[in-house]
Amino acid sequence: MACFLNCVRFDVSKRITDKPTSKGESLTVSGVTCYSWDDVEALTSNFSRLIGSGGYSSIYMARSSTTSGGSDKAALKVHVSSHRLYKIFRVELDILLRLHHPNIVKLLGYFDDSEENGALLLEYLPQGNLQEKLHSNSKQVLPWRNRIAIAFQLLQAIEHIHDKISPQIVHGDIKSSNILLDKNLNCKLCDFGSAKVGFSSMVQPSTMLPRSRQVTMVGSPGYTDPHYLRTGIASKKMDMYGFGVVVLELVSGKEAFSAERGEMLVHIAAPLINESLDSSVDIAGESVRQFLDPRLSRDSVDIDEVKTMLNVAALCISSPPSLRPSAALVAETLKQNIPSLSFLGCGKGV
Ligand SMILES: Nc1ncnc2c1ncn2[C@@H]1O[C@H](COP(=O)(O)OP(=O)(O)OP(=O)(O)O)[C@@H](O)[C@H]1O
Repeated sequence: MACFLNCVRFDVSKRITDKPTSKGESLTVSGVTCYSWDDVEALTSNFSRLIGSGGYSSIYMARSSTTSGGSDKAALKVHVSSHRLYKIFRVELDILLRLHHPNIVKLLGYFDDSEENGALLLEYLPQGNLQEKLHSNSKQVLPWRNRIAIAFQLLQAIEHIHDKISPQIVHGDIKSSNILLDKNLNCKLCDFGSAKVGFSSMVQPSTMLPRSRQVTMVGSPGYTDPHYLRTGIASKKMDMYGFGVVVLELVSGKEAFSAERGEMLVHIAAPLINESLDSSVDIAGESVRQFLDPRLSRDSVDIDEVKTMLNVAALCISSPPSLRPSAALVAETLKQNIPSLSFLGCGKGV
């Protein structure tokens, strides 16, 4: 979910005392199980291991089932207990119940008290999120081939929600911390709490509301489409803007927004983006090399592949949104210009 919200951690034990739930029998429909709160406690061994936290939730290590045989790892996302945030939980639950795609995080079960408390049991992604992978000080550098595979798989997930299901879904918060990685570094898009379903996605961003009605959520710094902030129109092209920023992160290894320097990656990349959009010039190899993540060994990177990635990022970030390409078109462009994608098992589609 968009992250200008203050990071909220909450006291699980207090919440349980406040809202006791009766022991219920779990019900499984289409492989997704509805759990009681007692089950949730058992699945997480009483919330013993926190593995992540976001703007409105905490994520705990869990088991995939309460039965003794179900010992696969899972992740339990517990939403902050609040009537307002319960709606965000319902949006995410309703959407995940409909989504089945190899590059979208899989819902295994949920808890829902129908008032203000909810939790999602998700497949566990052991390599964490892309933001940590790219920007932590770890000596393990994400190889170039995995970066292009992740970009391509993210496109597959976006194309699925935009064009392959009905009603369509706009994710609304594409960013590197919402991209989880499995043990083979495959991409799994998560966090559908900001998503909009169908064509009813014309919403007013909070900055445009009268002060009395403002909430603190106005988008994730560095990723939010300026057109959305200006007009309040959320569309598929807003997701393509977020995708473009993620590609710039993959190429440069820089954060979308540096709080330290107060600097946005789209601004650092602006000269390259303009060069790329100028159809009369090919981006200069030297500027590309300067922008490229210095931790990547130059021998492992094909500079033409980097140019292709920068070209698609430029098209996705350029305004107006009507000129931005669809996820399907960008995927096709990557397939045509980066033949190694097929060796990574990425070119076949799903
Ligand atoms: N299924 C999972 N497996 C492993 N880690 C996970 C999983 N789901 C979430 N996480 C971790 O928890 C973090 C927060 O998750 P998520 O983005 O869903 O929460 P959120 O409250 O919606 O966050 P925000 O609104 O700030 O984006 C992720 O970036 C990731 O590090």
